[in-house]
Amino acid sequence: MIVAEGLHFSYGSSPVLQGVSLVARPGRVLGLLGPNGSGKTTALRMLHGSLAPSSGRVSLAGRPLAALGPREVSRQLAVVVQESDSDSLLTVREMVMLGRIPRLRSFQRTGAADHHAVDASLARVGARHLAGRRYVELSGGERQRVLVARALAQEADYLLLDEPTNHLDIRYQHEVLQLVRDVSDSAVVVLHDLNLAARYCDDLVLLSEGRVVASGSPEEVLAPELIESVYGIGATRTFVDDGVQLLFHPLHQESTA
Ligand SMILES: Nc1ncnc2c1ncn2[C@@H]1O[C@H](COP(=O)(O)OP(=O)(O)OP(=O)(O)O)[C@@H](O)[C@H]1O
Repeated sequence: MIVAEGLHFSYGSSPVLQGVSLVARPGRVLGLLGPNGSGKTTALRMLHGSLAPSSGRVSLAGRPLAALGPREVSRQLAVVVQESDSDSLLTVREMVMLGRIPRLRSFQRTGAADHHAVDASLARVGARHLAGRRYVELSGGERQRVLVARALAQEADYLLLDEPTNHLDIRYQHEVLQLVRDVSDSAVVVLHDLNLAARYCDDLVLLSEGRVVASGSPEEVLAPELIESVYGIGATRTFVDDGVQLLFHPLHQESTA
C-alpha cells in the first residue's frame, strides 16, 4: 500500500501541493486527475521519492519512503514517464534491460535471469518483435509498450505512470491502459481524460490547485457539478457498460446535468 499524508510542496514561493493525502491500495488502479498545473506530476514524483515534500510523508508497505534506500524503493515501485532523447541510441532490448539495473548488485553484470525477464516483459506487452529496433524509431504507441515492458522487467509491486496516453491515438490510449490493467493491477496513473479514468481506474483522486477536492470511486468523483466547478466545463453523466462516462458541453451551452 502507498500512503501519502498531508503533502505540502512549493516551487519557490508558489505553493503547488497544499496538504495532499491519498492511498493507493494493492490490486487496484488509482487515477490521479486534475486540471493543468493542479499538482498531479508533483504528487506522483513524491510517491516515488524523486521529490521530497516540505512537510507530510509517504510510506510504502507501512515504512516511510524517506527511510528506504533506492534499491528497496525500486523493488516496490516502477515508474513510467516519457523518455528524453538521451536514450535514443538504445535498442528496445537495451531499454527494457535498464529496468533490471536496480535489481543488480554493484558491478554485477546482467545474466540469464535478466535476459529471461526482458524477454518475458516484452512478450507480455506484445513487443518481442520490436526487440532489435532502435527505441527512437518507434511510434508513440510502440514506445509506450516498451516503457511499460521496462517497468515490468523491474518486477516491482506497483506501476506509477505519468500520462501514459499522451500523444497516443484513441486505439492506443485504450490499449495502453488495458495493458496496465492486464499486467499490473496495482498502479497509480496520472490521466487527463476523465472517461478513460472512469473506464480503467478503480479509485480516483481529483486535485485542484494543489488540494484533493474529491476521492473515491469513479461514480463518486466524476459528479457533473464537481467537474464543472473544477474544470469550468459543463458535463452530463451517463452510464456505459455499467461504468460512468461524461459528455462535455461546449463552453457556450449551459450545463443540463
Ligand atoms: N520545476 C519547476 N519549477 C517551477 N515550477 C514548477 C516546476 N514544475 C512544476 N512547476 C509548477 O508547479 C505546478 C504544478 O505542476 P505539475 O506538473 O505538478 O502539474 P500537473 O497537474 O501535472 O500539470 P499538467 O496537467 O499541466 O501536466 C504548476 O504551476 C507548474 O508550473
